[in-house]
Parts: sequence; C-alpha cells; structure tokens
Amino acid sequence: MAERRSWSLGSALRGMFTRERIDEQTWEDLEDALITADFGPDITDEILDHLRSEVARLGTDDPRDLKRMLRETIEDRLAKFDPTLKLSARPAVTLVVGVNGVGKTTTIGKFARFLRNFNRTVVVGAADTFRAAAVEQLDTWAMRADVRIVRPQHFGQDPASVAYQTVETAMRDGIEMVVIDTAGRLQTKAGLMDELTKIHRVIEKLTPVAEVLLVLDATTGQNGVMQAEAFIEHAGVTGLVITKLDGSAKGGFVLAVQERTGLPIKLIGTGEGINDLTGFTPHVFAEQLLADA
Ligand SMILES: Nc1nc2c(ncn2[C@@H]2O[C@H](COP(=O)(O)OP(=O)(O)OP(=O)(O)O)[C@@H](O)[C@H]2O)c(=O)[nH]1
Repeated sequence: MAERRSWSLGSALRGMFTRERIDEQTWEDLEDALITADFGPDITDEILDHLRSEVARLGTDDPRDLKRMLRETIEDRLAKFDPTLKLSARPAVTLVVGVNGVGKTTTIGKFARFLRNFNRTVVVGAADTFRAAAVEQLDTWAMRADVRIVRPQHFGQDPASVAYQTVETAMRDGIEMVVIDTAGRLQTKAGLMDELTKIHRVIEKLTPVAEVLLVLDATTGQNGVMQAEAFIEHAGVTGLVITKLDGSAKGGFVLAVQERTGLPIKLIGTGEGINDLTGFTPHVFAEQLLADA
C-alpha cells in the first residue's frame, strides 16, 4: 500500500471513489476536500466545472473515472510550469531568499547535500551577516552536507561582499555550485530588497546568477505567499521551494501557489533530515496526492 502523506487528499476523499456511482454528494464532498486542501476557491471551482463537463461528455457515472480525471486534471495544471533547475553554468550560483522561519537555512543544507548526491562540488555563502545564529546554523548544515562554507569575516560585514567572496572562491578553486543564504528580515522591506539587488549586482560582476529560489512554508499556505510578495515582485525569483509539506494538510497549495505567483516549484522539502528534499515532478506529485483515496 502507498505510504500515507499528510498532504494527500486520501483521508478527505476516503470512500468517495468506492461508492457505486457519482451523485450530488460526490460533488459536495469533492468540493469540501479541495477547499480543505487549500486549492483555493477559484481553482476548486474551475476543477469542479471541468470535471462535471468531462463526466457529462463521457457519459460515465463511475467514481473511478472521476478519480482518474481528477488526477489528470491536477497533473496537467501542475505541468504547465517547468520545474527544471537551470544549473549548467560553472559555477552555477543560486541565491536562496525568503522570510525568516520558513526553513531557508535547512533547505540550503539539504540542497547542498542534494547537489553532492549528484557528484557536484558545492560552496555555501553565509550572507545573512547580521544574525550570528544564522551563520552558525549554516555552518552546521555545511558540515553535515560535507561542503565548504564562506563565512563573514566580521559581524555585519556587507552581505554582498560575502556573496562576492563565495563566488570568487568557487571560481578560484573550480567549485561547481554556489548556494548563498540571504537575510529574511531587515528594518524595512525596501532595505531588504535593496540588499538583495546589491548582492545580485555584485555577483554578476563575476558571473550570472543561475537561480533565485524563494522558500515558502506549506503549513502557512496562501498567507505565506502574501508575506513573500515583496520577494516575488522585486527579487527576480526564478523558482519556488515548498518546505514542510510533511507537516501540512495543504497539498492543494502546491498547485495554487504556482498559478498565483506564475513561478515554477523546483524543489520540495518533506522533513527535517538532510535527505528530505526532492525535485518536483508533477506526475509523481499528482499520483501521491490521490494515492490512498
Ligand atoms: N517538518 C519539516 N520541518 C522543516 C522543513 N524545513 C525546515 N523545517 C524546520 O523549520 C524550522 C525553521 O527552519 P530554518 O531552516 O531555521 O528556517 P529559516 O528560514 O532559515 O529561519 P531562520 O534561521 O530563523 O532565518 C526548523 O525547525 C526546521 O527543522 C521541512 O521540510 N519539514
């Protein structure tokens, strides 16, 4: 039997697809399940309208057909975005951004290990220089992932200069991947965005930035997207990392967040362990979402 995931629709849909036929109760239960899973009211309505018309077109009243169509609809919508990480440059520089507490540092540790598992050499840069704890935490993760780290030389060093030194180290020593941690909070949003713009500009004196990954916490769902609005508007984000999916009942958030932001999900975090990060595959995700329904 498939392993039950907290974000799976299985418990919400339990029994629905083993009933004898599709009836009004089926549609009501399906609507409740999609709303509970944080698909949001608009996407829920669109999916239901689409499924109703498909059921009518095929002339079926078999709930198993409905389950298959639901999975295909979700997969088709998820697949409208390209989840591929664009890391062919050498070095390939990834900036990781997002508000504090969403799992940014943990994600960088997991991502460093993810890249090491593909036999890539990696250096991480601790450009969140005003929080000593952030540097220490990143150091611990770098050790666990068995990758190098460039730390600030002193407290509060210009984050852009740490980012620059990290890329410089990679170029000098032939390291393939650079992953840079950034601050999640400053006195003002404008200050934070200026800092990120500066980091970007300074790195690009050496080499283009390959990816800017915005980390979002699945347990905060759509509210988390609102908190990250400034990053989406100003930070040149190229992809999303969704963390804490393991503790979330909001599997639908994954679809809603791509459609709402227009940004592809490139990685998902499913636990606190170093190996709990995977690439995002729409087919697999849609299957898992409905695995035990
Ligand atoms: N269950 C679960 N917990 C996670 C995941 N990713 C991160 N966490 C936890 O979330 C908490 C915050 O993670 P951090 O990496 O410290 O988050 P941050 O965004 O760097 O936050 P600051 O260090 O405060 O800036 C930690 O307790 C992590 O163990 C995940 O995918 N699943």
